[in-house]
Amino acid sequence: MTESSKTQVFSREAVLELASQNPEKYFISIHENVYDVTDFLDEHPGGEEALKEYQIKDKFKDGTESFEDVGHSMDARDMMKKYQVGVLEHKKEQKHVSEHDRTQKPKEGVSFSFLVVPALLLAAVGIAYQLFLNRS
Ligand code: HEM
Repeated sequence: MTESSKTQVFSREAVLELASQNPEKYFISIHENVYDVTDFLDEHPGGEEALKEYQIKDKFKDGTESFEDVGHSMDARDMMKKYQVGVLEHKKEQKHVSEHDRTQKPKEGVSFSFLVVPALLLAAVGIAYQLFLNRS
């Protein structure tokens, strides 16, 4: 596996196409990376069924959650690099997405002021009440 093939960028559709052109192969996706685990099926300590369940065939599947639920070791994470054939397009766009998220931030400011305004009003009423009590 060459370094450049590890960084090949796939859209989800492209992974599905790759899978349909190579029906004998087992492609899975974890952490937005694409792996060809065909040669690893027999060796996987978690059994081949665990990997087969996430085979990308007729529809796109994401094995990240299950992979993390198992709590794979650093050895396992190192090992998987060997089977990586590319990254998902979306991964490259993450920077863009987070920029987009940042532009959404003012919304948080609005919800924050929803808390501050009633708190200030409550404080003002309290002070007015104290003044009223002091006068009488
Ligand atoms: C390329 C991807 C993967 C690699 C290289 C890999 C590698 C490994 C390795 C080395 C172990 C032994 C324990 C450890 O060192 O953490 C393991 C265990 C396990 N794996 Fe994976 N794994 C991969 C994907 C998955 C996926 C997608 C699942 C889906 C559920 C899975 C399920 C399991 C389970 C259930 C065990 C536990 C076996 C046990 O403790 O009896 N693995 N895997």
